[in-house]
Order: sequence, then C-alpha cells, then structure tokens
Amino acid sequence: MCGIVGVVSNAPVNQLIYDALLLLQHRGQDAAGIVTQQERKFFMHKAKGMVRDVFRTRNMRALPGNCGLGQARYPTAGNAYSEEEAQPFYVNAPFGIVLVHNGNLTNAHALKAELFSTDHRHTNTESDSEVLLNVLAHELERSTRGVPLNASEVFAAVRAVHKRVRGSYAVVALIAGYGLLAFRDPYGIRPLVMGRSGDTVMVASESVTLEGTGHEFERNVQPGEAVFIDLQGQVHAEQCAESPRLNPCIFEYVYLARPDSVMDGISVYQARLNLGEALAKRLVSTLPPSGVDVVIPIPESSRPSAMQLAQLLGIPYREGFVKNRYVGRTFIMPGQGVRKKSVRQKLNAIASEFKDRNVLLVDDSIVRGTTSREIVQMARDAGARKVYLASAAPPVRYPNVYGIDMPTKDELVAHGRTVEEIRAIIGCDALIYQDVDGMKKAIGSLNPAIHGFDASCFDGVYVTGDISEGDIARLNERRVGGSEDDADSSRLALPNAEAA
Ligand SMILES: O=P(O)(O)OC[C@H]1O[C@H](OP(=O)(O)OP(=O)(O)O)[C@H](O)[C@@H]1O
Ligand SMILES: NC(=O)CC[C@H](N)C(=O)O
Ligand SMILES: [Mg+2]
Repeated sequence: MCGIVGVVSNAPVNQLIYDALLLLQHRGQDAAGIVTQQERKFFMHKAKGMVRDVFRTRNMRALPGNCGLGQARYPTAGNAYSEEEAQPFYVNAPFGIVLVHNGNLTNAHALKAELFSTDHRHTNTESDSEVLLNVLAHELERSTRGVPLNASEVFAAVRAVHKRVRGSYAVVALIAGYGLLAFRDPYGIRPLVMGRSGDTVMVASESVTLEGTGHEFERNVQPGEAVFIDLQGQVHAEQCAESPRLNPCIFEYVYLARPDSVMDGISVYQARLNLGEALAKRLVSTLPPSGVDVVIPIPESSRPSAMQLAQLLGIPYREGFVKNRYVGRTFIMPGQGVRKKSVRQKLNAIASEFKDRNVLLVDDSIVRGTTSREIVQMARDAGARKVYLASAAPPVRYPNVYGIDMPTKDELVAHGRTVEEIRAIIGCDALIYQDVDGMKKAIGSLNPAIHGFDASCFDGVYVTGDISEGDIARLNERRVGGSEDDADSSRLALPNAEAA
C-alpha cells in the first residue's frame, strides 16, 4: 500500500497536497513526492523519507500551480532504498504525464518486456508503477492519434490499460495541460475516494484525507471506473472495465487504513470493533475469561478490537505498553533487522500492569511474528504470570501480491505451521486466532453490497485469477533491496530519520 492524492483547484495546491500526504503517512514511510502543474510545466520534488523530512520550505516554494498529485510510498516492487523509484513517475510523451500508484502489478515482468519489444518504450527502474505509467502513455498515444484529447480518449486509454495490466492499482495521473485522471482496478482491491470543497476536487486513498483537509466526501471511485477532472474542475466519469466487481483488500480494514476512514462504505473503526466481537466469541470456547486478569492491546492498530473484546468478556482493559510516537509503523519498514529493533524502540511495558497477572495481549494481526515474539518476552520480563496472545485476524499464511510487502511464504510465521507450532515460536502460553469466515462476516456484514474481499494472505484465493508459484517468485525478484537480509546498520540506528 501507498498513499496517493490528486487535486484540481483554482488556487495553489502545494500546501494542500502536503497536508494530504501527512494524513496518508501511515500508508507509506519510505519516500514521498509531489508534482504540481503550471502552464503545462510540471514541478516535481521527491525523495526518500517521511513527508515532513522530504519537503522543506524551499521545496514547497518550488511547487507552483493549481493542480497536482502526491504519494507516500511503501515499496512492494523495485528497490526500497532507491530515490529513483520514489513516486511520482514522469514520461514526456504523449503530452507529458506524471503518475502515482497504490498497488502492485502481477504481470509487470511480462509487460516490461512487451513495452520494450512491441511498444518501443524504455523503463529504467524495477518499479511496476513505471511500467504502468508507460502502458497508460502508450494507450493514450493510440487513443489520441489524429484526434484531440477529450475525456472519451482518456477513457479509451484506461479501457486498454485494464486489458493489459493485471494486479491491483489505484492510480492518479496528471496529463499536462489537460487534467487529472484517477482510476481503480476492476476488482477495486486498493481504495480510492473523491470529495470536494468549493471549486477544489480531491481524490485520495482514504476518506480521512478529505476530512482532514476540509473536503466533503462525495463517493468512492468504483472498481474499473475512471474519473477525469479537467482543468476547469469539470468531472467526467466512465466505467472502463468489462466486468467490474468489488473485492476490496480485507487487510486494509485489519491493519493498513486509519480507523477514522470509511472505505467502500465500511467504517474501518467499526470493522475493528466487529473483529474484536468475533474474537471474543471464539475466546470464550478456548480460554475461560476467568483465567485472564487483564486485556492489553499491542498499540496501535489493535486498540479498537482489544477494547471491544475486553468489554464483551467483562475483563479489565488496560494500556500496558506505551508507544513512542516518533517511531513509525514497524510492519511497513523494509528489512527484518530494522523491524525487530523498532519494536523495542517503539513499545515499552508498564511493569505494574503485568506483574503477577495473567495477561491477554491482543494484536490486529501476526505476520512475520516480529512484534509478537518481542512483546511476549517483554510481558514476561515485566513479571506476567501467564501470557496469552489473541489475533483479531486469522493466520497470515500466503504471500500477498497486491501491494502489501509479504511476497514470500517463508517469511510468514504461520505458513505451513499449526497454531501450536506458531505458539511455540512466539513463546506465549496460549495463542488464539480469528477464523477466516469469522473475519469476513465481521467486516462484510457492514456493507452487503460488497461481493467479497481479497483475503488472499489468509485464504490463498487470489481474486484476479490464478497466481502461480512462478509469478510469486518473479514478484519477489522484483523486490530488490527490501528483503530480509538487507537492513544496513545506518537504518537500524535511525529508522525514520535518515532523510532528515
Ligand atoms: O507479525 P509482524 O510481522 O510483527 O506484523 C504484525 C504487526 O505489525 C503491525 O504493527 P505496526 O507496528 O506496523 O503498526 P501499528 O502501530 O499501526 O500497530 C501490526 O499492527 C502488528 O502489530
Ligand atoms: N505499496 C504500494 O502501493 C507500492 C506501489 C508500487 N508497487 C511501488 O513499489 O512503489
Ligand atoms: Mg501493530
């Protein structure tokens, strides 16, 4: 996942895009970038680091114009440490296009070869987003051959993109001198919303971005739909996919999105409360509530689920871990070394909440097990008698190919293991997981219009069709630099400050 935003206004947009990116920071901490447009000229600044570190006053001053876009990146393809793969990406023909992308293409490898041999286009990075931009550019060139660019030519190009591209993609692109284009893949795997404030139209990954910048939420961009906002602020929209179907990523509700966002008609906060409720029901049959003295959440994302669970079971809810707010989200950091170190930097136990108690720790999900292992040990060190662990999501057993950085099954603590084996690795006294159906029901009941979810990392079913072992291996090859053994020591010392 990444956070993306695009704006068309009748006033300068640089500060607005910056503010929007701050509200999307939780979706990507590795790089950030903004492009604005004035008189057909693009102005771009992008670099590695958190939003507040990437943009200095002098960079902001150099971003004039009344329309633009931005991205906060969490890499899933290419090199996590390369500035060149930070977004937005730019091509000069046709027209001049810049693009930001949230998601992951599963056929980027084949498309890259095809772009070179058939379309005679060169891509210079391992990023799938650069591939996507070049496919869009090629199709826009075809649809406007001999005719002026209007919304219908833009939509024809998006229709062609949907036919060539596989995987997940929520996209915002700016066509120099014409307007802003936003579209979502035919399954709507990654989120995209739009809203308005006066003459300003904004599209963004999450509704919190609209709210936090004073825009009123209008609607979700539909799966397969393209929205073109011309420079006068006129909105054109068309369904560009042959058989669109809403299958949003369920992990957005479990962990990725902010709880104050509403996505595809579902409040993320309510989804997490419901997960806590479903987990409570499971717990009753496995762990007698009388044996638990206290429920403690593992901050940040598990809080609503833990709170709801504690209330339903009638067990006191206490904050046993304090989060250092200056350390970012650990799961979306590249490299296992930096993640592990960051858990200890990020969370510290309040010993009095653990001493001589049987504690039930609740997390939203257990992926590599990095957090749980450290946290269980910290609870024991703080004097807990028994340490139980419950996960509001089911075991993460399969790689994700749609924009969450868990591309190999070997890194997943639950892959190929029984719950008892996982428990032994994590080192807790009991481990209770949500089940897959329980999770789908808990979230799906909040919007019956949803046809189903992409829950592939839990159930191994890939909504875009067959994903072979070979595809997964190729996707992993494209992820240069984000792998387990590459966390260099400078990153360990300063996980968030290296770009400062
Ligand atoms: O099993 P793991 O590989 O450790 O991954 C799972 C953990 O990572 C996330 O926390 P994170 O620190 O990223 O963010 P949060 O503060 O939003 O909970 C998630 O909430 C789990 O706690
Ligand atoms: N997490 C994402 O959405 C990643 C976008 C894109 N695949 C990249 O690696 O930059
Ligand atoms: Mg967490």
